[in-house]
Amino acid sequence: MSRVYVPLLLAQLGVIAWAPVHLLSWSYAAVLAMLMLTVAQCWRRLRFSVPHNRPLWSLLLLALVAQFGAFGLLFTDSLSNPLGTLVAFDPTFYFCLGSLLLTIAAAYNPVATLYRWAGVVDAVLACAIAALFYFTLHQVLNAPSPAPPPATFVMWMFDAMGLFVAVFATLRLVSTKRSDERRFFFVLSVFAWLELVVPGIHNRFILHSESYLPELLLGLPFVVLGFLLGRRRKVWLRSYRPSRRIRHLAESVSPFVMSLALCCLAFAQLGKNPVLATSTLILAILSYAARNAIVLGQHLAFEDDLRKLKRGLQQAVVRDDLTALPNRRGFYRLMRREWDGALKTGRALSVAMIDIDSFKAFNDTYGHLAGDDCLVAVAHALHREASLQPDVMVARYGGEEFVALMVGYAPAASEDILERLRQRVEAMQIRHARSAQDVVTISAGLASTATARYTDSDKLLNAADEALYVAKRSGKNRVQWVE
Ligand SMILES: Nc1nc2c(ncn2[C@@H]2O[C@H](COP(=O)(O)OP(=O)(O)OP(=O)(O)O)[C@@H](O)[C@H]2O)c(=O)[nH]1
Repeated sequence: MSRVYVPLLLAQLGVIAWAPVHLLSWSYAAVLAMLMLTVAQCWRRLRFSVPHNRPLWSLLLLALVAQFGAFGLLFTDSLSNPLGTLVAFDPTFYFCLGSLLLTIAAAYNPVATLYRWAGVVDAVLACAIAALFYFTLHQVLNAPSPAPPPATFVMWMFDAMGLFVAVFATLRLVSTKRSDERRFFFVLSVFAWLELVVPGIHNRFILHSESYLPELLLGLPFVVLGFLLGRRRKVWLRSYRPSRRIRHLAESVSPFVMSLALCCLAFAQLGKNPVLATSTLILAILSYAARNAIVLGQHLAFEDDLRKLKRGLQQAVVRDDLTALPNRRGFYRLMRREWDGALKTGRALSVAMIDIDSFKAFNDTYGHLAGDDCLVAVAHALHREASLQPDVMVARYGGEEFVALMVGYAPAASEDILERLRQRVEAMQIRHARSAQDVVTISAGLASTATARYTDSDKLLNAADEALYVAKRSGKNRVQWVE
């Protein structure tokens, strides 16, 4: 389809060279034909785009339709004024509408549900900018003795509006993370910059020369846009990843750009309509403040959620899922702290490695699920008994192994605690047909800094583990001191 643009451009060039009576009408007709092709390309792109991007492509399509309306009016105007009116008023409405739609497209965030209300503020700002822009044009074009001459003033105003849309679209292009969205903003930015530069050059030539050659430029943005719409997505567009700094900078500058544009329009009104100028300035300031308040509120709520999530994760990292006891990581964290504390205070530290006796046989006999229930029951019994004593904690060391940490207990007292833990498990009378006692029992190996000198906490743990091994070899269901 893109190839059809070439004969259209050549036809327009032919018309300009041939210079018929209705040169402008023929030229506008060529632009309208190019625009129609671009609208068709945009419609095709809209149909094939991912659903969440459809509003973006629809806005671009509507902006093109608005431009079609503007050129349609220029075409009709040129039929009655073959030499063209320098500033035709009616099309400006459609040009303003087109700019409004492009601004909303540049401000629209398809998947940011987080800042939905900020999007509403942006849409209000875009409408206010377009309305004031149109009003200012209306004022200038209808003034009895315009100064500066309206053509120059209108030209500068269109340049400013074009610059605003182009900067805004480019900011979105460099800061968008999603590649499908980036494709849209690439197309929009190129189109917006062309819409700024090409009509700007065209208008200046028209003002200062008699030649109709610049008319050839009018269709150029639509040709390039149609060409881009028909192209596949470029690899560099897909692979580009904006850095976090660029994203944050662009996101914080975007609302500022909108409010600044409104402030500029307010200043243009200052001498003519002070009430409108003041209320516009207030709107610009309030909308900027409201937008920031919305985003800040969302950030604070987000931060709260993150803090809760972090706390939950920290808990999950040190807690065993099955038994809800601290896991090995949680135990090591506590052990390190208590070891350092014991070194400073000289308090005794006792560690017991606890293991359920013949647990493999239990699993084999009653099944893995019953094994899990047994583990939970033993864990709860150990925890309940341990929590009756101050500074005693129990953790699941792994598999069917538990560990008890006792701070500030003399060897006899810690052995006493361990004996009570053992008795408590035995007293539950969980049936275990392949155990010597017919019920589930535990064995424990005990080591204490009060009975030997250990250079680090691992050595103390190893000693308790060795003692457990001895307890197992000596018949199980017992508490054994390290030899
Ligand atoms: N159901 C269940 N079983 C587990 C879990 N973790 C480890 N086990 C089982 O625990 C058993 C441990 O077996 P062993 O290390 O041979 O020890 P044991 O049978 O208790 O023998 P002794 O220690 O000498 O009394 C293995 O069969 C593991 O599959 C668990 O989370 N759930």
